[in-house]
Amino acid sequence: MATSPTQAFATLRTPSGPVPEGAPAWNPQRPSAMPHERYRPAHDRVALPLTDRTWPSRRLERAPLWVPVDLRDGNQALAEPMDTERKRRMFDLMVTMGYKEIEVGYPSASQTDFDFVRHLATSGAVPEDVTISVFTAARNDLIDRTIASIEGLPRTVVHLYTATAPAWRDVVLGRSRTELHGMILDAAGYLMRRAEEQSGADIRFEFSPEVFNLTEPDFVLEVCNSITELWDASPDRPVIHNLPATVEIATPNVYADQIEYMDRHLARRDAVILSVHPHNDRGTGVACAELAVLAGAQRVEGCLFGNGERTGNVDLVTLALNLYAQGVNPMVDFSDIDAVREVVEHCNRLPIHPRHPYVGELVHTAFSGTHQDAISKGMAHHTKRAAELGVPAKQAPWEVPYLPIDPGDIGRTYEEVIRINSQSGKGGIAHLLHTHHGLDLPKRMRPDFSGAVQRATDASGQELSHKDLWDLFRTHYIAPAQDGPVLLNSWSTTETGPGEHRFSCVLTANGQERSYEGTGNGPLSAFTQVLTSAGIAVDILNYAEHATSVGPGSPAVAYAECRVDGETFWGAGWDTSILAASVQAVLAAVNRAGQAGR
Ligand SMILES: CC(=O)SCCNC(=O)CCNC(=O)[C@H](O)C(C)(C)COP(=O)(O)OP(=O)(O)OC[C@H]1O[C@@H](n2cnc3c(N)ncnc32)[C@H](O)[C@@H]1OP(=O)(O)O
Ligand SMILES: CC(C)C(=O)C(=O)O
Repeated sequence: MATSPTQAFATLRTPSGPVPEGAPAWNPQRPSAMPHERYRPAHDRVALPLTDRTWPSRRLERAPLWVPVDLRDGNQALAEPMDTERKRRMFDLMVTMGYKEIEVGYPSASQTDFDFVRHLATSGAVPEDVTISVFTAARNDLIDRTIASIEGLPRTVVHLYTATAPAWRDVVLGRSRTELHGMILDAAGYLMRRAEEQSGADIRFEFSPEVFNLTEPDFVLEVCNSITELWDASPDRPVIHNLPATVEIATPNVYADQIEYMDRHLARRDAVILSVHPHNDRGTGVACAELAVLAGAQRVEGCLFGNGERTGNVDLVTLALNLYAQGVNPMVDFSDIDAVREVVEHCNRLPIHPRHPYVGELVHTAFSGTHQDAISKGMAHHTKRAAELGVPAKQAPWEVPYLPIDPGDIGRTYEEVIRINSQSGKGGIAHLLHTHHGLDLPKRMRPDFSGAVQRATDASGQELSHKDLWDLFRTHYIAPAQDGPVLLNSWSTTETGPGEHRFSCVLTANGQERSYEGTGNGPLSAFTQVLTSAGIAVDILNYAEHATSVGPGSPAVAYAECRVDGETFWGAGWDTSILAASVQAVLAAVNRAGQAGR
């Protein structure tokens, strides 16, 4: 009996060990399970027009013209296309962010799309420095409807498209190269005439040879150049040729070669705005757009956070912030990226992945110990560097390990940068206690507390918030001073001479309450003498203290590492008096020893 791919996969996933008797053996050579030989390499499908490419040695030094197409290409990929309310919200967002050209719909496709363009024409929603673009297929009835939709709008781009690749010509449109070229020129001419009838309106034109990336370069060039001529493009009235990777089929270098070829060969080059429109089928839409800009593209169409057909259009947010992270002004405002995300999620009714570049809720967060340690040190270094330079931290050059940009620049908080679970280490834990609770744990104490955190997170499998960490710290190191075999019922210290202190107290040890006195060169050494008298041998190995915030009355914290009856324990104390905090810290260490021995 033949094995289905599902069965074969199930076999593959069999846990290590002998294959159960009777189970089919997994055979990686078996052609039917994953018939890769059905697919052809991109190099067999597209003619690569260039061997002396120059794009690899260029650099991205300024932002291209961004054109969001969420309201058209993004919208046509939604299960529930946007209504006017949602379209308007997204349009307003784009205007606020600084986009200057926005594709707003396919007005001949639906009444909703038509109505939205009419809404823009009559509501005064389009600022003077913003141009809207509308999309149409190359059919006269659809062009008529498109022209009707933009009546009264002072500036528009009408975007005409037709697929030009062989499979589309043969299978979808049923036209030869010559026939298709004729059909495109007819539509382009018709569009031009209809536009000329709209007196007073500034209508410019865009042409997209859909599936450019699978079309023969000479054919695209022939079609685009004839349109440039027909529309009589000039430097002050340029035509837009938009060259889509409608379905991404090759590595980004192939697309870049195709774009550089067009950049070099397009006629009236200074009268053409070379635009690209990558999709993301291979997951490399961003790389395609970036390399295409290196190769000569001046304009990029895409969607916010990469919505769009199938795996989406190229993500304009990632593109812009990638430039930003290289020190280039992206020309759009992402200073409150979560507000942008909220609107986009509302309008598209689609969630954004937690790992989405820049915006995902987890992308500025480190759970793992070594990353946290590096971030924590990097942030401290950054603050110090800013102080040395005499500039606010927000202006100091950014070089914090694992954080490509300062999350604060896009409105994200530092709170999310370090989060604690079982993968975390002492650096991150210390960072959170410091940031949120003012504790500066001594270096030698950090592994001890990290062990306690590890046990807690391993046991629960859960994340610990900074508040949980503080609670754990308190229970672990501070509370034992009040809850242990040794209790200090009352105490006082006196300085009896230079470098001489007396510690007097009533102490309960081994269930017996008694008064004690001890002396030493400091209050703590006098206290250890008391403890020795009570039968507890204590050495203070390490001690540290600090205020937890600035100003009078702010609590102090003390940390003490003590050897108690030969074993080492840490304790901590928390009090407005530094002396009280230090006594509690030693007592807590003693009681932790007592608890451990119970
Ligand atoms: C890559 C892209 O994003 S392209 C844009 C895709 N977007 C959309 O399709 C959303 C809006 N579309 C629509 O509302 C409809 O498809 C309409 C109104 C445009 C056309 O609707 P219909 O007339 O019902 O045609 P239908 O949707 O079946 O489209 C197929 C027809 O369009 C033709 N066609 C496809 N592309 C084009 C084009 N660029 N120019 C002219 N005709 C085209 C096909 O050849 C086919 O014609 P046929 O019926 O003679 O074989
Ligand atoms: C026609 C163009 C602009 C397009 O949407 C695509 O190719 O994806």
